[in-house]
Amino acid sequence: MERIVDLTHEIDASMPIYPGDPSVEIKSWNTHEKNGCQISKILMGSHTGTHVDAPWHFNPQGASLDNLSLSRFVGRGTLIDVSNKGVNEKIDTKDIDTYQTHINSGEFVIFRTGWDCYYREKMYFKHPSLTETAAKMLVDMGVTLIGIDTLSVDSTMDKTFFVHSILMNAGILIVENLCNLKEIPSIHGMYSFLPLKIKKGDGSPVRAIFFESPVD
Ligand SMILES: Nc1ccccc1C(=O)C[C@H](N)C(=O)O
Repeated sequence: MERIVDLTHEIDASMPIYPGDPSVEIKSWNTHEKNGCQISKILMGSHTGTHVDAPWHFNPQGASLDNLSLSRFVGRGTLIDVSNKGVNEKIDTKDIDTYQTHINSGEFVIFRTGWDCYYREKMYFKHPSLTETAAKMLVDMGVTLIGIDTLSVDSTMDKTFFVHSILMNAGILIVENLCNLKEIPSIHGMYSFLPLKIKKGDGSPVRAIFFESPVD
């Protein structure tokens, strides 16, 4: 049996919100007492919590979620440990260099900063982020999805979106607000980030998971 590692933050009303996005509201619509069954009304932005960005998020010509094959969200990836990075620090090409032999064209790259430990603190917004040259390097390597355990691949302090644009112009998917990456036992392995099938979707919450293969 394969063990599944859950890389997803819980969805609730107190989760961190990207500046300017709607806050999360979860209300009972029907209740057991009044209606004989429980139904909730959920209001949240499409880029809140553990979620995937479709290229259409920043690229007007980019694909929306309903136009992407499911095979784009499930696949093998390389986990890059950048947990040495501090406040607002940059993840650059030299951080990727040492993993070159593991990274294959057509696969995913996942960055572990360890910033998920600040999820409910102000510090969460001062996260490490990629440089434009690192983003271009990943494009050149033929990577198809970038994951990270921070609020964004770009700096949230700078309010620029160069990394988003570089990746999305190359059709690369982005998964943000991952967690628990320290539980992943191998540099290379199988991930799944399936989104909801939202018509013209620019992004969607995902249940992010890693499949741990048995040793024997
Ligand atoms: N909500 C936004 C509003 C304006 C500009 C960017 C965002 C983002 O969501 C960026 C985020 N890091 C993302 O790609 O999902």
